Amino acid sequence: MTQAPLLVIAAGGTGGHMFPAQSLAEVMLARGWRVKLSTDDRGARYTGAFPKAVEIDTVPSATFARGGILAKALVPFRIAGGVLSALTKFVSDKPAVVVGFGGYPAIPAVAAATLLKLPRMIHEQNGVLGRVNQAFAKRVNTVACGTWPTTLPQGVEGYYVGNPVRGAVLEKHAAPYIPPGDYPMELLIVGGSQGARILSDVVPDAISRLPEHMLSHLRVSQQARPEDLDRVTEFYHTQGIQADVRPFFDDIPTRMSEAQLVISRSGASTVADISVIGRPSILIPYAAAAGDHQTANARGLVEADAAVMIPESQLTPESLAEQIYNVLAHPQGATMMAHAALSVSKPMAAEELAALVEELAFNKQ
Ligand SMILES: CC(=O)N[C@H]1[C@@H](OP(=O)(O)OP(=O)(O)OC[C@H]2O[C@@H](n3ccc(=O)[nH]c3=O)[C@H](O)[C@@H]2O)O[C@H](CO)[C@@H](O)[C@@H]1O
Repeated sequence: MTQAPLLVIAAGGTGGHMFPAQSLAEVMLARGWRVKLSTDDRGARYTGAFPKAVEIDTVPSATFARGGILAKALVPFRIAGGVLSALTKFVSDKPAVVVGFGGYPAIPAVAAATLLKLPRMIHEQNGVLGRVNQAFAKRVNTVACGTWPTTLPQGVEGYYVGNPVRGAVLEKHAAPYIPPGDYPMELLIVGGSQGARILSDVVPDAISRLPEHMLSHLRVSQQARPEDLDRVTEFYHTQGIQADVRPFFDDIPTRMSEAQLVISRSGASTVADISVIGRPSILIPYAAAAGDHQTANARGLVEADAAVMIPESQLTPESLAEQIYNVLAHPQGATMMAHAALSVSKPMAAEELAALVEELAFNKQ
């Protein structure tokens, strides 16, 4: 009996990097493939939600972005060790395709696939290539993009597949939108997988400036970093605003589908979730993101008139209150924003990515 082909997914890091990798793993298993995840020690801690059928290969990797002088001096040796370890594994495993999702934990597997000339591709979630994907873009067979347009090196052609979202998000694809009105309204505030302090600083104050008739109908779900939890909860309480404040919501797809408006960072997965579910949003890109990629991520929704973008430099309680009011006071406009978000969504991203993987495995070898 011939064995099912093996896909090696090289990824690491937190939610934004791991969710798309996880979606691809789920789809490839459903298509009868075997799947291994190649990551480093740190990445291995975030693999809890991966299907149990995915074997985890831990290989050493390292980054120059963290650690002291000694740790930095050891980076090339750790990476070389990781590449050697991935090479050894690949010689016996013979993967049909290797897909890198960016980030330094992806380096050993993608480098080993390059050295062995295995069919290989990268998927970039953001509108600007990350450093690791930048280094490999010209050395892989295919560059798949989660955001469009994505700035690519000269001569490199990208395939726009979108960012795969979790199954729970897909279940809420195009969930009917109830426009804002004189009944309970939900406001969802998310700051990416780690939360964002600036949203705790500005959003509660902005909401408290809305007119009383609007406030009395509002229910807020706000993600706040653990250290901000008490002050945000306390603020809403003293203002008499109904609010559920937590460091992480496990039921974002449900909350987002019930929201009249989402206020958020523009991390790649959050933007994909908002588009696939189809909700109006106010996006505040993380200004310090590498290459300003969160501004690039927000562009698709903003240009489709599905979202309003407020740069951090212009974010004040007053400017935000005005934008929140504009959406909640105009049900028709809000509904158009929700539809516009859907119009730029890529609900089949994982399937499109899977199709590229199979094309590489079966047509180009
Ligand atoms: C601060 C930072 O550098 N963030 C980067 C990180 O994203 P980061 O992981 O911060 O954020 P993303 O928006 O990409 O993903 C967050 C995911 O977590 C979910 N969620 C969030 C909050 C919550 O309470 N519950 C929950 O389930 C969101 O719905 C989303 O699906 O990697 C992304 C992909 O390279 C980049 O685009 C981001 O710029």
